[in-house]
Order: sequence, then C-alpha cells, then structure tokens
Amino acid sequence: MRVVILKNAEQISCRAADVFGQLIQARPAAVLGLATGGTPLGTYRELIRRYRAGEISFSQVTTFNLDEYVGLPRDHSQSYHTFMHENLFSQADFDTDNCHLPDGSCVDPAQAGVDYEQKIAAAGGIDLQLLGIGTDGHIAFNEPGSSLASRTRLKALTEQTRSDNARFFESIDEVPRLAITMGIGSILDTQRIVLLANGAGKADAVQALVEGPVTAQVPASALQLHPHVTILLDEAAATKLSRIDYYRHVETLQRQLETKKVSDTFL
Ligand SMILES: N[C@@H]1[C@@H](O)[C@H](O)[C@@H](COP(=O)(O)O)O[C@@H]1O
Repeated sequence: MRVVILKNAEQISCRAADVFGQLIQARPAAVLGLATGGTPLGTYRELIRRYRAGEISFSQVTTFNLDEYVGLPRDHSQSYHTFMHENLFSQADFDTDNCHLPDGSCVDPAQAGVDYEQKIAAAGGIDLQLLGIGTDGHIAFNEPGSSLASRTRLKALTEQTRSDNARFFESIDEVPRLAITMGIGSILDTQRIVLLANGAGKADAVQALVEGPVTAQVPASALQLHPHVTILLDEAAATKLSRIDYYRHVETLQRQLETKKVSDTFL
C-alpha cells in the first residue's frame, strides 16, 4: 500500500489525474472504475481540463461506477447517473454507451447486481478503480459489516452515511435508504486502486484503513489485501497516522526510483 501525503486537494486531484493519464496513454481502451461524492470532483475537473487541452481522450474507454441509490429515478438531480453525466461524461469525449452504473430504478435489485458483475467481467475487468472513503470507513456503499468477499448487491445505508450525504438533498428524509453497490470482493478484483481522502473529517477512517486491523467493521481496511493500492491524502486527512515520517520517506524513494534518480542517501 503506497501512502502519499500531499499538501492539498488540488495536488491530490493532479496526482490522481496523472495515474489515469498514464493508463489511458498506455491503453486507450482502458476500463475505468469511477466514484461519486465530493472528493473525486477535483480529479474529474482536472481530467476535463486535460481533455480540453488535447492531452487526453476518453473516446475508447469503458467506465463502471461503484454504486447508485435505489429509488431515485435516473434523471433525479441527486442520482449518481446525473452526477456522472454532469460532472464528467458530458464534458469530455466519453462514449456514453460505454459508461455504466448500477440500475437503481430496476424492479429486481438482486438481478441488477448479478447483471452488473457480468458486464464488468465481459469488459475484461476494471484496470483502475478510483475510490473515496466514508467517515465510517465505507468504500462505495459497503457499510461496516459488509462481507469482505461481497459482490454487487443491494445494501442498506447507515444513518451516518445518510446524514453525511444529506448535504446534497433538501433534507435527510429525502436521502435514499438503499443502494446497489459493487462489493468489497468486486473492488478487490480490480487491477489497481487509487483512493482519495482529504480533510480532517476523514482522518479517523484513513488511520483505520491504513494502520488498523483488516475487519468488516472498517470495509476500507480490506484494501490492505490488494497488491496495488495508492492512497492519496492531504495533510489534514493524514494527521492520525502514526508512521507519517516513514510514508514520506518511502514516497521520496519511490519517486526517485520512478525517475531513476536514486540518491546516495537511500543506498
Ligand atoms: N457512495 C459514496 C462513496 O463512494 C464516497 O466515497 C463517500 C464519501 O463521499 P465524499 O467524497 O463526498 O466525502 O460518499 C458516498 O457514500
């Protein structure tokens, strides 16, 4: 697990956009796993900027989003379909036929989960998965207690998640109680993961993710089992980590290795 502590959300967005850029340059028809919430917005803005500057094209990519509320029509202002179309897909050259989200308005959510898993498998699996983290340590909508082997399925939201997300709705009563979400097992099957977290409100969850035990009570801690995870943090989100100096040291070394300029200090 690579823990990268950056100055602010802007630097996180640029670094995440770099990872997407490198992948798409190497593999124009990459399969991207995308996330919603406030945290990835800066990354999406940076990707759109790079697209407008002619530096990147999404025309051949396929995307799968992590989750969708159940009970909101697709065109509801707070559905994740609307979020993705407004904040990313409509602003660059995505082929929206290849942009997938779970179907939260379906009549059979259990079947919708199975269908979604099949679609991901048919696309060859996800090359790069973007993640945020909930204040209770959830990833996607895998709330505490989710099986670490779970697949895409229906999930009940906790009151904490509903209250965290109430800021996007007129009142908490309007926040859905159910969602269809990729499971922790589905997320662990992706080739590479980049998780973003900024702000002091995420510090406890980040500490539990990086340094706590692997437990279903902190779904994000399952990422410790994945071989290729990068955690991009701002300083506020990193404050509760006990090994900050070591993470910074390793990151400096890693950057030098990547640019093939390892200084004598490390040898
Ligand atoms: N389902 C989403 C998660 O994917 C997201 O990581 C989390 C944190 O959102 P934010 O980035 O707004 O803090 O919110 C929701 O619960």
